Amino acid sequence: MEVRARAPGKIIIAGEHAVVHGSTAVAASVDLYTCVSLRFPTPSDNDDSLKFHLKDLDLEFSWPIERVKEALSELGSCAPSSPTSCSLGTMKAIAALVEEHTIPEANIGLAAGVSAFLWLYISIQGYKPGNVVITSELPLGSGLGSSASFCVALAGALLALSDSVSLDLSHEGWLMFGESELELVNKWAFEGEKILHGKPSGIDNTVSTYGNMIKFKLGDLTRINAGMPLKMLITNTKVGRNTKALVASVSERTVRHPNAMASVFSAVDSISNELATIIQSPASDDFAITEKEEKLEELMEMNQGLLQCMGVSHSSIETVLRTTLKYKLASKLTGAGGGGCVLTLLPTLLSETIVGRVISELEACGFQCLLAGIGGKGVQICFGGSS
Ligand SMILES: Nc1ncnc2c1ncn2[C@@H]1O[C@H](COP(=O)(O)OP(=O)(O)O)[C@@H](O)[C@H]1O
Ligand SMILES: C[C@@](O)(CCOP(=O)(O)O)CC(=O)O
Ligand SMILES: [Mg+2]
Repeated sequence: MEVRARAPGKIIIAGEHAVVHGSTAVAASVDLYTCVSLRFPTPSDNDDSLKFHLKDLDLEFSWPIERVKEALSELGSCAPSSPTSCSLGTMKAIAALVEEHTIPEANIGLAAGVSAFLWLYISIQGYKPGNVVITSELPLGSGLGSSASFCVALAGALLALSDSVSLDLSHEGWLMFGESELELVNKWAFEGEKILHGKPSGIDNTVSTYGNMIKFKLGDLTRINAGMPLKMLITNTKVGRNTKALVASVSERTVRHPNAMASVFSAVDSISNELATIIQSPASDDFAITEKEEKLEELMEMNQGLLQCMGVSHSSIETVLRTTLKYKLASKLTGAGGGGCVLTLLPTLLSETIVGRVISELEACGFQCLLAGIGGKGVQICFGGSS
């Protein structure tokens, strides 16, 4: 039996970083996916190993299952229906298993992803030989939530073939989980994100699990139904960065300047709430849409200014801001910042010619532009070979 799971990436429209400190944030799924295929060997395969293949990167990892059992012996009693956090001791044992393989220096950030894989696999499936293949349409470490979509897709595939979840195995094509299963997938993915982000807010795994557009605060989500079209240009500066380090740097600044940072986080909370209200309120004609777009642009600019206060902007991000401003377009970083991706609101009445010019100018700077669909479905699974 083979199962595949796919989970979308995300954009954060307002509130990144501040959301880690309890502020409201607004996020939407993007139609770029991480896909996980999981298969257990049959007795005739005579294969007693756990294999993990990162197909796009052409990297393969394999451990004899007895070796995993010996290294992670205390994980045997885990229950897939009760997500738990990875202890420091287990993290060290997992790191030792990962170090048994050579990861190219250029991809060293992947070690955390391999650790999250081992943690989720053994916690949910125990010491069972298995074959896991990963492909991803998302740029890794760019602010589009590849880490969360990786954890959600993994948790989805692993739970789909566990005793904790009962699904219609004969269903053809992509299938959605029920509410209680989604909650379980989301909780396990959050545990994986902890390994990748250190202190995640949970917004990325939540939007990847449930899809749509959401407002998120302190672990609670509210679905947002957009009352207006929303088109965003995503510009990848291609400047690499690491979410865990950036989240930690904001926390350090908060320790140094607690009162000032509390005001920054409170301002972001107001921005996210106002932005969500504007997006949700219905707009009947072009005039009403334009009026709302202008307010959204102003809020995005204000949010960007506050992200600068948190110390997570970057010269490459500033270049995108300056370039889009020439066309009177508002932009802000999305995700952890420090490079990565920038969002630009594309007003409904903006001509295709201008969009083309903006994209050409950004690409001439060496950036990569994409127009992804936003607000689509969350995690889905598929049994057998059909798509
Ligand atoms: N498809 C994948 N395969 C393996 N690891 C992945 C994959 N996608 C994400 N990761 C892990 O997540 C890390 C990037 O996460 P992060 O720094 O949070 O940025 P983002 O979530 O914005 O892409 C990678 O360095 C890797 O460890
Ligand atoms: C900075 C943060 O708000 C979002 C990080 O997103 P990404 O990993 O850069 O895609 C962290 C979090 O909410 O866990
Ligand atoms: Mg991430």
